[in-house]
Amino acid sequence: MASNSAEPRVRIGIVTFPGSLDDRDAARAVARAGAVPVRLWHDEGALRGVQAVWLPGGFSYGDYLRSGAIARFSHVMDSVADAARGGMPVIGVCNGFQVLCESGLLPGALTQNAHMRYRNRPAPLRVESTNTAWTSAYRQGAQIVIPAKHKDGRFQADASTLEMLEDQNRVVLRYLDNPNGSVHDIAGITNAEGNVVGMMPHPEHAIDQLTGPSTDGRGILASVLSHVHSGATA
Ligand SMILES: NC(=O)CC[C@H](N)C(=O)O
Repeated sequence: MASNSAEPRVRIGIVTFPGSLDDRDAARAVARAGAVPVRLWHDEGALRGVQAVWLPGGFSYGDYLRSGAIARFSHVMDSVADAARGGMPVIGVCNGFQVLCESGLLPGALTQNAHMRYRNRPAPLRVESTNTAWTSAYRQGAQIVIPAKHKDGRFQADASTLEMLEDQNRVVLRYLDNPNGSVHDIAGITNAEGNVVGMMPHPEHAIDQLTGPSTDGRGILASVLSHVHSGATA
């Protein structure tokens, strides 16, 4: 839903960790969607009045120990976790997804790609659930293309967690051409409430017809703007 000029524009926080890479593109995507990107620094606790949070891709803390394992201890993550538990929409893209899993805000883990190489290419996906703050603008079952670029994108979880994710319709995006060996072709999942979503592909790199490969990433921001405008996070 386009933002109504009578309403204040939605403020979306974008966290920068040391080693974040895609924070600038995320901010650009947020601005292009008509919202206000609010840059949040990793060692600040204040969320500065944002109504949603985007944890961007990259190599936080150099991916030392494990991707996302150090970022989860940053000051900002205490505030993000509190906000997420209070219902605020939070999305983690790629390294951000890794941070969400390491934080325990999402179940499972992202491990090294099965082929053990970094891979960067457009990923065909199916939208499995539109029942989240970040995917409601898509059509259930829609096939979309969003770039994926990572070395640690292989989603894994134990059998009972996988069963729970499937039973509760919490697999949000599935690869049509699994690029990394993720179990059940999982490219994105949500928490039980649907406000926290993690996804390996990068919607902020699929908003511009000129650069391609699609504009399918725009639906992520359209969804969260509609969610915030509907007052669902009040
Ligand atoms: N593009 C990214 O966010 C990379 C994420 C992560 N550090 C990996 O290589 O798996």
